[in-house]
Amino acid sequence: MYDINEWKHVFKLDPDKEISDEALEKICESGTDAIMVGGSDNVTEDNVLNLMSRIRRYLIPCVLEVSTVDSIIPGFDLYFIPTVLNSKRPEWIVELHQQAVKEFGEIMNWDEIIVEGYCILNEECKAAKLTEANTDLTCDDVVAYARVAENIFHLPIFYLEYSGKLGDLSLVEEAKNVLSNTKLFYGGGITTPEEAKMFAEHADVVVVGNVIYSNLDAALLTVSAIK
Ligand SMILES: CC(C)=CCC/C(C)=C/CC/C(C)=C/CC/C(C)=C/CC/C(C)=C/CC/C(C)=C/CC/C(C)=C/COP(=O)(O)OP(=O)(O)O
Ligand SMILES: O=P(O)(O)OC[C@@H](O)CO
Ligand SMILES: [Mg+2]
Repeated sequence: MYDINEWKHVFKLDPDKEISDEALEKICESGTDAIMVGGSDNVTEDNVLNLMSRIRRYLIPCVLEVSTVDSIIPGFDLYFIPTVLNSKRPEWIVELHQQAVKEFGEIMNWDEIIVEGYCILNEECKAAKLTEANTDLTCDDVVAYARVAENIFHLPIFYLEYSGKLGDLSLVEEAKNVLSNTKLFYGGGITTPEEAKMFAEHADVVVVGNVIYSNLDAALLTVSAIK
């Protein structure tokens, strides 16, 4: 299923973290809609290639969420390109993208590329610190970013990112209310099937990451809770 409009659940695997073959098999055969490979620390060509080739043993859509130009490799089904809408620094919104397109523009297959408009809301997470995201936002501010994503930039994805911390459910609901075409991804702090279900009531796609490494059985239960 390579159409993101059909997705409800995604597992995000971090190339910088160890995962056994047995655990990876369970993740890939869990019934999730896709595996996203991404992280914000020590993402290298080597560890991305290693993880991609292991995931490739399974019939599951495999996406690279690009965080550095140096770790882009061929072979993924899709490439998700984050732009951090609430970053205070232009490089994380558009400048690195312009440089990457300058380098890869001629060989890029645009059909494989999907842009994600990130709004990072957990000030403690690495992605927030790295991109100097302005996390001091009201619900109205976030709703306005959702509208910017859909109505100004026509982005396919608006991603509410709480990485490492459970987010504000009412804020997810409010963002969803103003989106029609842009898909709402929610990620952050999901550790139980109940939490997954709650966020899936508002977000189109729920992304589950860290709990894979801390409690695999709980991570696997988030799939059947949603799908
Ligand atoms: C050869 C070949 C196949 C070519 C393909 C062509 C292609 C795909 C070209 C790409 C072109 C392009 C436009 C690239 C963009 C370049 C780039 C570096 C953009 C910046 C991306 C960005 C804003 C990164 C900031 C960090 C971020 C938002 C990362 C997303 C992942 C994320 C949030 C991870 C979670 O992090 P966190 O939980 O905080 O941290 P840990 O889990 O590690 O604790
Ligand atoms: O790792 P967690 O907290 O589950 O968050 C998922 C994902 O949104 C991280 O980019
Ligand atoms: Mg993480």
